[in-house]
Amino acid sequence: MPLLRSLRGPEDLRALPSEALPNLAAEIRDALVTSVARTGGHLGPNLGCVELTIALHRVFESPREPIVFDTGHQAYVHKMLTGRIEGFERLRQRGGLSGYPSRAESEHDWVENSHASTALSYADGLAKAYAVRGDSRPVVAVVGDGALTGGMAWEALNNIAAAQDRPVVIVVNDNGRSYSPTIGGVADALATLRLRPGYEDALNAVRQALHRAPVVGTALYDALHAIKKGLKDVLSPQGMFEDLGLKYVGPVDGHDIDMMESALRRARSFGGPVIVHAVTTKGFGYPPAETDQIDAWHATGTFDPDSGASTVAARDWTTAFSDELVRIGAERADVVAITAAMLHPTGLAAFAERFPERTFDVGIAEQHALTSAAGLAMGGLHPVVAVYSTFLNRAFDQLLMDVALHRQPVTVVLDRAGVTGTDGASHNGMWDMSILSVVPGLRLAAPRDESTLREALREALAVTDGPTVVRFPKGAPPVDVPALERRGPVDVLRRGERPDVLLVAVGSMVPMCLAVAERAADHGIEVTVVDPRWVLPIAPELVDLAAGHRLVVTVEDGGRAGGVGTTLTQALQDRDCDVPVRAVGLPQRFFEHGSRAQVLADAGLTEQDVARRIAEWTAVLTDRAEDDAVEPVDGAQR
Ligand SMILES: Cc1ncc(C[n+]2csc(CCOP(=O)(O)OP(=O)(O)O)c2C)c(N)n1
Ligand SMILES: CC(=O)[C@@H](O)[C@H](O)COP(=O)(O)O
Ligand SMILES: [Mg+2]
Repeated sequence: MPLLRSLRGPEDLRALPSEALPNLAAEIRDALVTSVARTGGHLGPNLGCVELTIALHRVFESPREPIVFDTGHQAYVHKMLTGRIEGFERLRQRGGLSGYPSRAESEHDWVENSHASTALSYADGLAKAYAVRGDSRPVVAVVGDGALTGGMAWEALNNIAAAQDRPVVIVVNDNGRSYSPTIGGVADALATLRLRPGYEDALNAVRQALHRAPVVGTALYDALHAIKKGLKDVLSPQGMFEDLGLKYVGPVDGHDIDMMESALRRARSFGGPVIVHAVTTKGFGYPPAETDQIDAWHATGTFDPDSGASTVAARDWTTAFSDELVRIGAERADVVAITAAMLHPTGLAAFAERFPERTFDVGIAEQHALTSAAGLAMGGLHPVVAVYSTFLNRAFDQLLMDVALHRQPVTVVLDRAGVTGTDGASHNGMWDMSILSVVPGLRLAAPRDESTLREALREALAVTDGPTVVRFPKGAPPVDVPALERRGPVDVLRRGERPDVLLVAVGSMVPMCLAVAERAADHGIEVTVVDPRWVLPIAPELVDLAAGHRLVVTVEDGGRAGGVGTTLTQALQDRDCDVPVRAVGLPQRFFEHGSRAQVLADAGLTEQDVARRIAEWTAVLTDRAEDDAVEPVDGAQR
């Protein structure tokens, strides 16, 4: 990749002659395939953005003129062109490049949050800031057609369109897909614009005729100008963007660098809010991705670059959920499924194939997913909304006020609950148990294995008077962990010989906690391990068990603040029980990207750490008890 490696930054790119650009694009494409094959990552989206990103950095002067990427998963090319090609060896790995823009990595990077549909709001804010400071520099936002189905994007467009003097260049990267094909009116409107013969092509043809023609008399010039105006009226329809008051440039072939540069320069010249509608293909230039019908290799694990064969294990928590939901769907006609543009990643594809009329893809619109689910429930059905845990944050108010306030039977299935790791801070599913602990009437289950997942899902779907939530992590479930006995919803997994410690293991933490108990026993500390299964609300049986021990330790793959440790402590207080509780969970901070194991280690959620802390706590309590047992020499009251 001699050409790519020669570029120290965008200024070197801008110095390249345009005839060198196709070779550069080819080098970038090769670099994407070879490096992502080794590390995994968002290959499809980035293959679709090669030419678009080259054109962007030739027309706009980053970092002085901000380029904000929506969701940020498609910013690998941007990183390669801003001096970080060497970092791709360790993409998404601890100490290596983030898979998303990173302010710590580069001044060219602005937004780190991987949650979709935010770029236009950032751009609106940046443009307002520059206007207040009397600065006329343009702001660029790159937003996918999928991200445009998110409500925030339209809130921002409404504001951006309000100021015709603020230069915001919105590049719509329209590849017709989120993961699966993008749905709804927005997608249809884009398709209408996309399917029109290329106004830009025709316009360019006229322009080139004007340029090539010898010095022309006014008659010929006027005639050609009339053709150009006519083309605009015919080929550049008054679309949804222009209805909003935004100028529209496009559709443009997003894989033609010259066309993209020309369109971007035109957009820049307007000096106000403008859409550049780039038409691209996800996975472009790498046939295994480009031809993939499921998701064009949106997010891939490691693979063989020559054959495209994946090297990642298949069976995981998501598959276990998917299989059980199909079985339930066959038994209950009232069960329907909702996805927010993630049919396959959240395990709803099999249900959709079996029950297409009972499956709804709402686009990247989690807020709408929850409130429309409340509507479905009011209509007599029982919806299952499957989302990644971190994306539920966006729909908290809808869950609280539209579902729970109305006591509607909606089941939310949270995949990627707990630490995910490689997708960085904004992808860890670490807030759900904390934020949901304040929702009145909500029940939340954290199964420990496939059989308790199946059980929890059926128990959730049997609830008719409020929201239920079932959470599980990314990756493969452990071998089923049998219970010695069940007390109410609580499974006793191991009994200590003495009531020294009650270890409350939440969901995926069960295997680690059982190992901790064995380690503690080797040091003379007796530990009873229980799995509450349903962590909200706290079961009275769990309070009974806690009250019967000298120390209670909770371990959860979720935020410590407001987590199970907190809610159990409050339940004990309500019972006037002062058994000491020590909560082990994720501290209140954002975690640098790395493997799940690395981030769990960062948080002290390892067998060694938990065992050590239990030993420390029991030692302190033992000392205190001994102190209390000793009669004061001077008879003084303590
Ligand atoms: C709020 C939110 N929901 C879901 C996701 C998961 N997600 C990541 S990228 C993506 C699809 C984005 O589609 P688009 O904006 O068209 O970009 P493309 O990948 O096609 O370039 C989704 C749904 C997310 N990042 N944020
Ligand atoms: C960018 C985004 O939000 C998703 O594409 C995410 O990166 C996929 O994560 P998984 O690999 O866990 O499905
Ligand atoms: Mg898209």
